[in-house]
Amino acid sequence: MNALVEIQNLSTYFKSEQGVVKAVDALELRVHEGETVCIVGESGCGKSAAAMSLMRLIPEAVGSIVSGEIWFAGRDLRKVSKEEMRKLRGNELAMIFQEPMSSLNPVLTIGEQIMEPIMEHQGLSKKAAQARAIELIELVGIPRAKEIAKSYPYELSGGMLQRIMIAIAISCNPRLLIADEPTTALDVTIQAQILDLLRKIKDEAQTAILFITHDLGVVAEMADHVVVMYAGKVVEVSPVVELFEEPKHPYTQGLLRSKPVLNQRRAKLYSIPGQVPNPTTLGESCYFHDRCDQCLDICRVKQPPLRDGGDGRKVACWLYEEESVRGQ
Ligand SMILES: Nc1ncnc2c1ncn2[C@@H]1O[C@H](COP(=O)(O)OP(=O)(O)OP(=O)(O)O)[C@@H](O)[C@H]1O
Repeated sequence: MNALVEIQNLSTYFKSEQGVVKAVDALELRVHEGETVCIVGESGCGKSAAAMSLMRLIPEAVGSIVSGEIWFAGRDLRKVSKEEMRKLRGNELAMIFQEPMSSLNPVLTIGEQIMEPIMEHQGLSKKAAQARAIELIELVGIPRAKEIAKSYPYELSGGMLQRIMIAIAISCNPRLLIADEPTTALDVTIQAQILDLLRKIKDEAQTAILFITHDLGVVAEMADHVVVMYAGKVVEVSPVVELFEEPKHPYTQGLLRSKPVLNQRRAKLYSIPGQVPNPTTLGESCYFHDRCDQCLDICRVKQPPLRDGGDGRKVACWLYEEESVRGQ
């Protein structure tokens, strides 16, 4: 089965005063039609940079994609023109962000903001777009849709604004919806409602979702497949159940141990020792070696390849390489 999204060897670097930041380093990622893939990892590991690269939204002034291919529905997005990319972003690709307030225009009504992309990308008349906007507000579960369409962003709560962002994102029936920490700024009950809404959209419209989060609880609820990132690199790829049942990479194991478990009392919640490495001074070693409790000699000098286990799982860790390969 061909994937809707197929990213190969993608690297995105930022310029900073300290030097070059390898925000995304040889990323591999696949999303099939109608499936939810979660990218998970600590803050700064490159999740957003990966998503922004896929959308071709890395601002030229601060960084760029330096290598790799980004295939979406049979097209290499690195090769399409800016104009074509803009069209794709309104039609087939859509993105929702953590802070809905900063993505909405404070001086336009909610209705106008939903209508704008519909008129531009689908060529609907103003009247038809108005009717569709009201339909979309109802679809994302907001009552009194007509009234809401006339209100301004500051009049709505954070949860309602995120629903509006979702309405805008799905207005053109995208094939891929990228959600970058869409519930982080919301309280837990609203978070659960937004996750329900996204699941409903996925089930009813068969929209593929690339979901970015640092929250393993959200991963467990949303993902079909999980991509674990560490310091710009993919360290593990797995179907969700297998990942939780038997995490392979020591980093994934650490992330899972850091999560509170119901019915299990622990004196102190585990946290992975040490810190994410400085992204401007990454060497040849495994980037996780100095935080890893299973570190081998080779980990200090050579990076492990991301190896396909043939069972739907991939892991980049010397522990899973043959002794003859790791030379020990
Ligand atoms: N505009 C920028 N200029 C320089 N460095 C940047 C820029 N944006 C991101 N970075 C760096 O790129 C790396 C990856 O950042 P990114 O935002 O993709 O991580 P993330 O995993 O999404 O984190 P978070 O969960 O905090 O959003 C980090 O080291 C970050 O400091």
